[in-house]
Amino acid sequence: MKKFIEKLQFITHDIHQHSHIEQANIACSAGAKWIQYRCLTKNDEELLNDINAIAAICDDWGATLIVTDHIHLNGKADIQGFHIEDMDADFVKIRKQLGEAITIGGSSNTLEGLIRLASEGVDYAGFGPFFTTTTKPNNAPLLGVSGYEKAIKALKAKEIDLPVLAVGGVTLSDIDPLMLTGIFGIAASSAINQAEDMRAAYSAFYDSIM
Ligand SMILES: Cc1ncc(COP(=O)(O)OP(=O)(O)O)c(N)n1
Ligand SMILES: Cc1ncsc1CCOP(=O)(O)O
Ligand SMILES: [Mg+2]
Repeated sequence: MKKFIEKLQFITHDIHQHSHIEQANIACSAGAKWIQYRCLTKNDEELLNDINAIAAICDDWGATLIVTDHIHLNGKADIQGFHIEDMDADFVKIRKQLGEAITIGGSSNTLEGLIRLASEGVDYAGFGPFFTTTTKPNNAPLLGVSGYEKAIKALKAKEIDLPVLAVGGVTLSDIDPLMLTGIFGIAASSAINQAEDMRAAYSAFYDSIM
């Protein structure tokens, strides 16, 4: 089942400036249509409190809510999909568990990983890191613009149709060169939620990508 995937995906994060709920609220009020709730520090009750509040915000604004990992919460709140960060996860098994209607995203640091994700039926892939990021320090080599060019060319040559989003350290000025590589879109967290004016930062990202 082909899913609607948004070109600009906002990822919430544990930061001191704004709670996850505030981040979702500000992003949605600035036009965000895709919120990935990424919280790896709370228990299930706390997660569901956040998720229910964010689901209501997403519902008001017509945004898709994706939760990072925590697939055991499927069915416990109005969640449209899950982004699985475990690159070795068995996505065939996860698809069987979650069903066709749930959007499933995966992450990869390599072209080979993207090919595997596509073969296991994920709906989109975050491919990174583009550049350094403090959101989740990563030892994988930085892809830079050329890393996306090479990967997209290789996927096209193999006729693999997978929405690939650049992720990790993407800032506003990176959007044009990244989109020119043929990627589907951008997933971003810190450049938006750590900006002095989050709403303006989200709008600038949106204007640049569309
Ligand atoms: C859309 C999207 N892409 C990537 C991630 C993070 O995935 P992760 O596996 O943590 O990436 P690495 O830092 O390990 O490269 C995400 N949450 N959402
Ligand atoms: C690469 C990555 N790893 C976990 S979330 C994420 C994306 C957010 O990165 P950034 O905050 O640099 O946009
Ligand atoms: Mg990972």
